[in-house]
Amino acid sequence: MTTTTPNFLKNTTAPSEAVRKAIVEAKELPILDVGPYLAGVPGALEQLGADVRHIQENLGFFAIINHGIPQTLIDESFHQTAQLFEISGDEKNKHRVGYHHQGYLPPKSSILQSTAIKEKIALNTKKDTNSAWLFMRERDANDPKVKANVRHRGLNQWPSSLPTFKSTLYQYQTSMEKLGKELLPIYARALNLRADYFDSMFQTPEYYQRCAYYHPEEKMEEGQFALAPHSDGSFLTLLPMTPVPGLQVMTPNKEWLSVKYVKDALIVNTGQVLNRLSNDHFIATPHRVINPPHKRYAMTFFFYPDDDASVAPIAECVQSGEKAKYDSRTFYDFFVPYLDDLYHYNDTNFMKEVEPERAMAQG
Ligand SMILES: O=C(O)CCC(=O)C(=O)O
Ligand SMILES: [Fe+2]
Repeated sequence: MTTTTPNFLKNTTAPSEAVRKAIVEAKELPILDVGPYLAGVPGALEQLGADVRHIQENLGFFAIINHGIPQTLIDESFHQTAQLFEISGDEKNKHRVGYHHQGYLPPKSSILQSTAIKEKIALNTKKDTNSAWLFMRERDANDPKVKANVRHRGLNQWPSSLPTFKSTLYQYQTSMEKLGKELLPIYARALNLRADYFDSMFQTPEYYQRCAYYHPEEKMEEGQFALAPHSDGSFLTLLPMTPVPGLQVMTPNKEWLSVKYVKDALIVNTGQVLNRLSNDHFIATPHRVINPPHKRYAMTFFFYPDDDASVAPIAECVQSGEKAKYDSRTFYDFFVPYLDDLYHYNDTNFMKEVEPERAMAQG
């Protein structure tokens, strides 16, 4: 006789007072100490689950401390990221993004627009001023998806003139992937699912890492952003704090909360994958980056499930009286249209408008 463990397992712990207060005041991100949980302290998982549930149903953004990623690695990754944007224009342009969203995206070369945000805020029509270098999960030439030229599953373009960038950032990415996996039980318990619920969906999880440089512009157009309002596509996003301000998060009252620096903390938020899985109960919060006062860098780590994992609403998350609000599809079939809806550098008509010379050269 086989017995199966039920997926549903109610978390009866109440959210902590500090989290409730941070959500009511909506002036600063709630801060969660994940150290005791990572050290296996009894009860810590249930408490974090309750706190994350309350945060995800309201603000959708928080900060974690004692997350186990050495600050020296984060500092060195920031240092390398700053170098990345100093390499020659010729080299950067050789690595431009195209069929794969892997490589260099110059400043003011795309408009961040998305259906999800159009419904919540407005359609952005201005070019973002940031430049970025985009990486997906690291693969080698023998990887079947690389061989088959599967979109966004190609080889990363590492800058050859900066060899230390690859070694540092690869370590950064694998450390973030490990932390992402460690945080999964918290989301499971936040959704009243058994702690190991997500394990089978994250066997070879995908990730997307965005190294960005926000140049302080002297003149911004009306309605232009360093990074326009968007919601992430991720299951969860990890973002090391920078003391340079710029990030703003939409509160439940539709005001913009300017994120305050917390030393050695990581910002955590969730995106559309968890929004779908939770049947809209966990929000994918709109956020944006405004023109910074001086040079600003970001190393956003978007953490996703396996390409073939289902991102249909989880049956236990569809509450009584509700219908599943999203269709059943694999993560990969969600991800490619998500990126095409957000970035527009592959849209020829769009390119004609923003970069007529380049569009003409491409024919
Ligand atoms: O630069 C930041 O602080 C946020 C970046 C961001 O929202 C993103 O990369 O999706
Ligand atoms: Fe984001």
